[in-house]
Amino acid sequence: MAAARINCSSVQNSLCFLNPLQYYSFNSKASHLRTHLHFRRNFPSPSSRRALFCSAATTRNGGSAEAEPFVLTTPLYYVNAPPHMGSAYTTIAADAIARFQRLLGKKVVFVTGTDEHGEKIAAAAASNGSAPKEHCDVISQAYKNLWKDLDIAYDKFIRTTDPKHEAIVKEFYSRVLASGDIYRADYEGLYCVNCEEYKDEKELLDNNCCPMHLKPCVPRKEDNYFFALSKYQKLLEDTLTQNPDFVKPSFRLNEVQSWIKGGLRDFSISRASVDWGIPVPNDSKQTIYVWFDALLGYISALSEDTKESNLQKAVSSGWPATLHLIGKDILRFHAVYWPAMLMSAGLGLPKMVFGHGFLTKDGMKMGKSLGNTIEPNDLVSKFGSDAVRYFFLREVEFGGDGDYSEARFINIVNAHLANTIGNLLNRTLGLLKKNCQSTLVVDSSIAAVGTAFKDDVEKLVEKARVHYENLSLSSACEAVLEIGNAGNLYMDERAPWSLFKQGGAAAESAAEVFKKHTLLHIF
Ligand SMILES: Nc1ncnc2c1ncn2[C@@H]1O[C@H](COP(=O)(O)OP(=O)(O)OP(=O)(O)O)[C@@H](O)[C@H]1O
Ligand SMILES: [Zn+2]
Repeated sequence: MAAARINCSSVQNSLCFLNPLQYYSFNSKASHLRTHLHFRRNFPSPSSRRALFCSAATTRNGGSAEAEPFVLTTPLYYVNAPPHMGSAYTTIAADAIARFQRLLGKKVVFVTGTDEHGEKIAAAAASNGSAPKEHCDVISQAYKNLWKDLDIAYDKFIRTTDPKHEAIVKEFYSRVLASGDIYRADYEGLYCVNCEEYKDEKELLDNNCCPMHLKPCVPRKEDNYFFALSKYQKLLEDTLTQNPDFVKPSFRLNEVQSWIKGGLRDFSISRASVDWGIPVPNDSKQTIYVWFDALLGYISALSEDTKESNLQKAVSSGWPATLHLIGKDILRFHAVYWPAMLMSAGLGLPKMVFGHGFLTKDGMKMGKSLGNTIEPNDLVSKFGSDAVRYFFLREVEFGGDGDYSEARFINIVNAHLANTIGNLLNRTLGLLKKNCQSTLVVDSSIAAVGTAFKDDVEKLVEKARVHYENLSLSSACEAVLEIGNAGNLYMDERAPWSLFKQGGAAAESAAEVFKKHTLLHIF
């Protein structure tokens, strides 16, 4: 008879939005939360962890959950300033999705990194008296440190100043040139340095201010290399019609389609006035436009760190990506410019671009340029990473905007993590620790026995799975919370603690409560 040994630390496995080691206690007197339990680091085997989600995954992939890697990217964050809660938001969401896909048994390649070239970086470095690369090293490290504090388990961290990236950008540029899609011309327009983008006058506020950065755009005239985006108008239109899942949520697809319908203009992909960038092949007087360079980081991240890295090798290591997770501010670059660039270079398109909303402060996008940011480090050191991860995923409907309030943060985390999930884990694990040497042998034949509680929870697990798959992260959190509520109710009804107290046959039957209904197995 096969038996699975399950120990206390296995219970966290379906809580993809939490890190593996922290559970919360509710402290009604204290104005903050505190982490109070740490469990052993011996996690169950990957196969037992996957058991619950795996059957669905295998069915969908025609029997092979491992077939295709799930390649997931965050934006490569611009190192003009250290990370803030907005940068953390995308990365936390990506980490929860990556964990969920790993639970399904997929090979996941989770890519993040930093975008390090361009005028704004050179200016930021100059203003603090450093050389650009020195500045980038410091800020890039700040991102890595924050990801560590937030328990972000990425697989690849690409810096656009990495030599392998530069080689791949030049090769890509040459391919696009060979396709006849690059030409030289004069350009005159209004430029937002913070967006690193020429703007149409009609999208600007009074005084030619950028609506996102509230700073006036400056007139610029340059002799640049251009990418023939307009050539791809029809192809992009057809691609979006045939693959409506390419842009999510669907209301953003409408936005992208209307941009394209409005007419695509070629865009300049080099800068004569910017030294801090990758030189244009065969023209050392110009550097490659930061966006043309940065988007390629998603591909160069996939290549090994060897001198022989090249575009083809990188592409064969997992391209095209399954999912680009981005904020809506950079949707145009990812859903219009990027696919056209890839088509021009003869490379496959990512399967999906998901543009989530903004964390706002007083209704404005929180951002480095406006300086209206919340410090994730402060939140993590005050409340712990689980609380931060959970709150933002649960509170903001993924895709829409959301405001931060500390009072709401404390209420939500106390009610959901401490009072519901933490309480359930505390009670269950406390009883196990006290009465079962922290270990329970769950017989798989018993685990298969149907009970109303187990059936209910399995339905909720399936609900959570569907929400995770659809990237409805707030609803996934809600489904997991429902499992917590059902578990607490079940414990209240059965009160195994009083049976354990009675000892003898009663205690035996309490142990059966755990075995038969396999709460731990379900988690
Ligand atoms: N307020 C925010 N809400 C949600 N995501 C954000 C927010 N700010 C930044 N991000 C994430 O970071 C990406 C932009 O990265 P970037 O490094 O340009 O940061 P930024 O703070 O928006 O910079 P800036 O303020 O200079 O425009 C967004 O696409 C999104 O993924
Ligand atoms: Zn701007």
